[in-house]
Amino acid sequence: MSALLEFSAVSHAYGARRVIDSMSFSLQDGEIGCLLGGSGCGKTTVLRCIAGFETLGEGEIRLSGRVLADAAMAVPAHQREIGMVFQDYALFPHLTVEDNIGFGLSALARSERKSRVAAMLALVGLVSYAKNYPHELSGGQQQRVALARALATRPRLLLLDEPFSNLDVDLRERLSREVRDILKHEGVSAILVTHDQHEAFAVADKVGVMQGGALLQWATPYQLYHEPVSRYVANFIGQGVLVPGKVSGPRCLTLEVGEFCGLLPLGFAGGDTVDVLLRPDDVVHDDASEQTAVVVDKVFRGADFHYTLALPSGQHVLAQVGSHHNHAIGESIGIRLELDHLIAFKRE
Ligand SMILES: Nc1ncnc2c1ncn2[C@@H]1O[C@H](COP(=O)(O)OP(=O)(O)OP(=O)(O)O)[C@@H](O)[C@H]1O
Repeated sequence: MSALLEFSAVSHAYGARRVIDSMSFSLQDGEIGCLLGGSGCGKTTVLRCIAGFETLGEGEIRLSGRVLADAAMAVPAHQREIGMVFQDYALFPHLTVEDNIGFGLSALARSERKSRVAAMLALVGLVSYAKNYPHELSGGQQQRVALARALATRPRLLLLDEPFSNLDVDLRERLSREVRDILKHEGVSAILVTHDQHEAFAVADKVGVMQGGALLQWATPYQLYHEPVSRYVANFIGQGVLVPGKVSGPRCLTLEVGEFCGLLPLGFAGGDTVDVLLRPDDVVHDDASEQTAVVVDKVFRGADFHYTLALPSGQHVLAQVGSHHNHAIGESIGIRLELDHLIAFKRE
């Protein structure tokens, strides 16, 4: 695989206010990337820089090796072969579904345009809605039309800015998987912007966590969850608690609940005091275990319970436990830690 998009040391400011700070990442051909972060962290600005709606203060953006923009030049947006799908779908209300999809295809011969529109309608499952107008469609259907319109022009890269945020949770999850399947089927690379972690994990091959204009980590969802590089990413991604521990050997940590050895990030010395990340799936309920904890809170989620447990010291940990293990608040239950990766951060 070769890099399709190279976003290298890019900075951008609105007036005197720097909102993207020397940010770098690359996207391989066929990959779906996602920028994840809280409101105002600069996600949309990154997309606007790639699309050609902003000029760069510093850095360089390349697509398939060709420079799209740097501090001195910028290829105009319409010559970048990049498609965009917005949060509000931005469909033309006075055009039918098929005319919306065919809108960017005026350079094609009539018959070619017709067959491309038909192929896109089939791809997004809206063949029977070809003659309908946008207001006659549901939100999910409108978003599918927007996707079909963007894909119709065969972009080299598709940018999706919070495309599902106007939809209810169920539809959002279903459509995000559907969009992933469609993009993979068409072999189109894409970058999605969202503040919804579930959506990012469901759609993307690589996810970038942003904070205050900086990219903190660009990695697979699995790596972000299991190998976060900073406390911020550890807290931001998934659920978990940081509990105090001590480095007791080159690969070992001692916690209140025992000693754990395994892969430990480099840079620790014996005796260092650390905070260790415990995810709910690291804490296993085990009746046979001598280590116990008291249930202080519980949330029933159908397939499982999400327990908050107090260790003897009072330290809280979270545990994900199968739904048939229904324990009362105040009850003491056996637990065991199953730590695959040791994630620790030095105490400041
Ligand atoms: N045209 C503009 N002029 C001045 N400041 C802007 C402009 N557009 C965005 N900003 C500011 O730049 C920062 C980054 O905005 P951006 O829209 O990229 O964030 P975001 O992560 O996409 O946020 P959200 O999730 O809320 O859409 C914000 O503080 C915002 O107020």
